Amino acid sequence: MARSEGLSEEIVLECTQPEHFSNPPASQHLDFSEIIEQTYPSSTQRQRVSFQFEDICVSVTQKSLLRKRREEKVILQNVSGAVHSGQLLAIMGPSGSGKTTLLNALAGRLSASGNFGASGRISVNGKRRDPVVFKKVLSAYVMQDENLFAELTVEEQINIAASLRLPRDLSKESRESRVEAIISELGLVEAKKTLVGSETKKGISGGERKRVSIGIELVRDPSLIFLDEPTSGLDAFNAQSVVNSLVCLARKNRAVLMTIHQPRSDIFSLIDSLLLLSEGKVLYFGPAKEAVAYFSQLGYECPLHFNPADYILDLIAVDTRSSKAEQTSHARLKFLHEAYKENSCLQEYFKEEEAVWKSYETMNAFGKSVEDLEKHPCPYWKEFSVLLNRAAKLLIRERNITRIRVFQTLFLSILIGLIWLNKGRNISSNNYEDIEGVLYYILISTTFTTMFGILFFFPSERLIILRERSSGMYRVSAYYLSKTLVEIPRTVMFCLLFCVTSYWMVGLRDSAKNFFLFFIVVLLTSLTVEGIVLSITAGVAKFEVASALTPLAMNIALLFGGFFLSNANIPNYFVWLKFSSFVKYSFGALMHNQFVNFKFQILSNTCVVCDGNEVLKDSGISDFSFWGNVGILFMLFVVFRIATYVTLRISGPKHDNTL
Ligand SMILES: Nc1ncnc2c1ncn2[C@@H]1O[C@H](COP(=O)(O)OP(=O)(O)OP(=O)(O)O)[C@@H](O)[C@H]1O
Repeated sequence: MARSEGLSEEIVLECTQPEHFSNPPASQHLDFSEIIEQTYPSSTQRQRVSFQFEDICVSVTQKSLLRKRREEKVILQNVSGAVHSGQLLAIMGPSGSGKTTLLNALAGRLSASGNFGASGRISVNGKRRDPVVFKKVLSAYVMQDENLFAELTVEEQINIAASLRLPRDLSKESRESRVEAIISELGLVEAKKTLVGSETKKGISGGERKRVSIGIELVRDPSLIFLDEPTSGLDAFNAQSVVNSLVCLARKNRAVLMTIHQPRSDIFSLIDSLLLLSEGKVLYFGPAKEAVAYFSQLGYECPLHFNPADYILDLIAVDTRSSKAEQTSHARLKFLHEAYKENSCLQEYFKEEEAVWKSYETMNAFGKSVEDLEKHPCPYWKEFSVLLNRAAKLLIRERNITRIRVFQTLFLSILIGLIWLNKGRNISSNNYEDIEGVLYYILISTTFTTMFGILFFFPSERLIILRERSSGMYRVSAYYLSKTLVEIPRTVMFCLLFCVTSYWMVGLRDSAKNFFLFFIVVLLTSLTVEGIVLSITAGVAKFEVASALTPLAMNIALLFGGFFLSNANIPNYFVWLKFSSFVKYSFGALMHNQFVNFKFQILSNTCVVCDGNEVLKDSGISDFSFWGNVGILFMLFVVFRIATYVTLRISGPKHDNTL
C-alpha cells in the first residue's frame, strides 16, 4: 500500500510488530492509536486481548429429504485455538471444511445462519466472554459481502457509521479526526471522495470496498476483528493489499481472525497463526511459518518453489474423483488429525499462548460493565436525523432511477390518455364500461410500477440494514421512520404526475374536487402497494423468493379487485380474498368518485343503465361508500406499514449467547 500523499511526516508511522513475530511491517499509516487516545473516553480505550476457544463442536439439524425425518450433521469437532492482540490468525481449509461456521461460532453469530447446536468454551483474557460486552465493545465482524450504499462516498460511509456508533459525549471534531485516522490507516485517502459504486455503477476497487467495510467496523475501535473471507472475489494485488491492512491493524494491538480459502504465497507469508480445518477437524494450529516444516516432518514434503498454501490445501482436501482416491484421502486426513492431537510441539504452542494472555489484564479492564453499556450509543433524535439525512442524500443521488421513473410515469399516463382520449367527456349507456376499464387499468399500472420500484431496490438495502443492525447501530423505528418520511414525497410526486396527465386527457369528472379525490385514491393505492412489497421483502431473505411472492400477491389482489370477477362468479370459499384485496377498495372509491350522481351526456330510450348510480349498482361496487372505501384503504396502508416495521424487527440479526 502506498504512503498516502499529503500526510505530514510526523503522523506517518510504521506498523510495528510484536517481538515474537518475524513478518515484515505491512504498511505505513497515520497513527490511529494517538487519535484514539484523543478521541475516546479513557474507560473504553482498546485493550490487549487474548481470545481462546476450546473444544468447539457444532452440529446442524436438518430435514432429510428422503427419510423425511430430522438428522444431525456434525460440522465442527473439538476445535481449539487462540489469537492475541498483535496477531493475525487465519482459518484455512478446503471448501465445506467448516471455516465460516467456526468464525460465526467464535463471533457469536451462529444462529444467524441456521438451526445450529454448539458446545465448547470461549474466553477472553481467561474469562468466559460476556456476550453483550463482546458484541458492543470488544469485537467487530466484517462480512464476506460488502453491503454498502453505492451512492455514498467512502468518507460518507465511515462518517455515518461514526455518527451512529460513537458515544454521544464525543465532540464533532473528535469524531471527524477519528474518521480521518481510519481512512488514513486503511489507505483510503485518495478514494475518500469517490462513490463506492456497485456492480453496475463504477466506483472504488474491490479491495477498497473491502477496506471500507473494515473501516465501518473500526469506528468503535474493537480489540478483536473477525473477517469472513476478506480476499474473496479480489484480484491478487487487491487481496494482498487487504491482508496487508489487516496485518497493520493487528500490529496496532488488535487481534485479527479471518477465514481464507486459497491464499497466494505472499499473503500466506503475512499470516501469523494458522488453523487448518478439514471436514470440521483441526489438522494444524500453530505458527503459519512452521506449517510446511510440520507437514514435511510427517512425511509430506512441500516441493521446492511451490506455494505452501496450495500444497497444504491439496494435502488436506478430500479427492472425490474415485472411491479409491476418496478412501486414500480419508486415511491421510485421519492420520494428520491423530498426528496433530499427539504432537507435543504444537501443544507447547498452546502453553506459550496461555502465558501471553495471563499477562493481559482481565475482561473487567474494558472499563464498562454490562449495566454501563448504553443500548444505543446515540439518542433517538440523533439516529433519526443521521438516517433521514442519509436517506435524503441517497434519494437525491439516485438521479438515473428518478429520471427513469419520471419517464415511465409520463409514458404510461400519456398512453392511457391517448387510448381513452376524451372518453370521460362523452359517457353514455353504451360506453360507460370503457370508463370502468380505464379506472381499473390505472390501478393495475399503479400497482405494478410501484411494486417494481421497491422490489428491485429494497432487498439490497435490507442486507445493509441487517449488517448495520447486527452491530447495534440504530433502532429499527428510527430507520423506518426516516425512510418513510423521505420516500412519501417522492411517491406523491409520481402519483401527481400520473394523475394530472391521465385524468384530464381521459376527461374524467370535470371538477377539481373529484380530481383531488381521484389523486388521493391513487396515492393511497401506491402507498399500500409499497407497504405490501416492503413487508414481503423485509421478511424474505432471498430475492428470488420475494420476486415470486410479490407479483403473486398483486395478481390475487387484482383478480379479486371487482373488475374481472363479479360477485356471482366468486366461489364462496374465495370470498375472503375479495375482502382482503386492497384493489377492491381502490376500485370502489374510484368508481364512486366518477359515478355517484353522475348524469350521462347522451340518453337513449332503451337504456338499462341510465346514470352513474345505476352503473355502481350494476357493477356490484356499492358495498361501501367513497369514504368507506378510502377509510379501509387507509387502514390497509397503516396495517402494511406496521407489518413492515414488525417484520423488520423480527427478521433482524441474531446473536447467540450459548458459547
Ligand atoms: N445451515 C446449514 N444447514 C446445513 N448444513 C450447513 C449449514 N451451514 C453449513 N452447513 C454445512 O457445513 C459444512 C461447513 O460449511 P461452512 O460454510 O462452514 O464451510 P466453509 O469451509 O466456510 O466453506 P466455503 O469455503 O465453501 O465457504 C458444509 O458441508 C455445509 O454444507
